[in-house]
Amino acid sequence: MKICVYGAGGIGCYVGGRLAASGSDVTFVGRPRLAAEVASNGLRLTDFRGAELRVNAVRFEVVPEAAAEADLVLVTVKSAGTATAGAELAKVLKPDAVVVSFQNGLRNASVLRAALPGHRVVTGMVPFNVLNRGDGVFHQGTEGFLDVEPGLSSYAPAFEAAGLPLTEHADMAPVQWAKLLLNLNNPINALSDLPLRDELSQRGYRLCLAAAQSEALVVLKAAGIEPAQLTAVPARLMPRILRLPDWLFRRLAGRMLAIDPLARSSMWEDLQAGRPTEIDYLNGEITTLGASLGIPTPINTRITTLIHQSEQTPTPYPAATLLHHLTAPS
Ligand SMILES: NC(=O)C1=CN([C@@H]2O[C@H](COP(=O)(O)OP(=O)(O)OC[C@H]3O[C@@H](n4cnc5c(N)ncnc54)[C@H](OP(=O)(O)O)[C@@H]3O)[C@@H](O)[C@H]2O)C=CC1
Ligand SMILES: CC(C)(CO)C(=O)C(=O)O
Repeated sequence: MKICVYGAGGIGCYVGGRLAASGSDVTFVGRPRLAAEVASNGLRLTDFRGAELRVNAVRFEVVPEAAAEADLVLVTVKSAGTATAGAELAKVLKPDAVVVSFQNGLRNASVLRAALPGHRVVTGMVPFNVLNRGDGVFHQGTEGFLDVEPGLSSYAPAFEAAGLPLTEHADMAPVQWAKLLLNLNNPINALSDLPLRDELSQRGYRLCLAAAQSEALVVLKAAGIEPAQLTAVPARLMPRILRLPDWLFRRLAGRMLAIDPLARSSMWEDLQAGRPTEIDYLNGEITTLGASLGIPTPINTRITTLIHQSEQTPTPYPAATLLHHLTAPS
């Protein structure tokens, strides 16, 4: 069984690296800069529990043709790159290759299905954080396992052996919406320019997130969407918990702060690298759904605008300033 990671960056190198470390035959397809880094250093995979794995002989390629032999393709490009990745894969994949989208956002699997008619495309979700620390080091900063649609049972033992068991969901939409609600913190974390733990320790940033989530929950309710429960606190109660004063938040929701001190959102990494972010695929979904229902979404719209500004000129926002930007009357 041959596995290809298509779009090998943070998630791809970590998930694919763990599969390779446990004996799976993995080919990585990514960019030349990372290919050179991995050629010099191999992959070193660390996690918040202190575990460390090394993969020395890494097959890291930079052309789509390297996916031609794959039985299973894990797509881990950012959302803006999905259509291109799908078009590239369409030219090279074996007819029976199965494709999994391990991406945030709601529409990536559909984009891949449109590009790859005839292939089984499975929606997946990665709940944990991975930080690219440079020199081939990828660090898992938070806990969680992989969620997928049914259809990968023949590959389940490989993921199990890698310590990344697959949890199946007949309907991934509630899981994806719940993840999107959590991802509303990505831009707030990116704008704070702080590690997740430091950001979420400050009530001012939590108030920003609570405002974005409350607005999103109104839209979801009007649309009849019930998000899955991915955390100890159900999604609908999260804004109330986030608004607690710091001392009470630490006491009642200390588990939310059990985050590796290094962990940051993938959107922070994009801003740092000068790449376009996934903001339109995260907060933008709330704005689009709200507009379709006639529900205004000023908080998520303002966050989207601030991130687009930061894509041009990265600007860190102290908590009080960010809260003011989001909630001041227009
Ligand atoms: N990082 C995290 O902690 C988490 C991320 N996610 C989600 O997982 C997905 C992947 O995120 P992440 O791993 O952080 O992203 P990265 O940007 O780290 O990795 C994606 C890599 O794929 C490369 N790439 C893009 N298009 C192609 C292509 N056509 N061929 C080859 N390589 C390509 C990118 O290069 P280039 O930049 O040049 O385009 C980049 O190096 C996103 O949807 C993200 O939201 C989910 C959970 C946690
Ligand atoms: C894991 C989480 C929620 C936060 O890091 C994420 O999905 C991301 O960074 O994109």
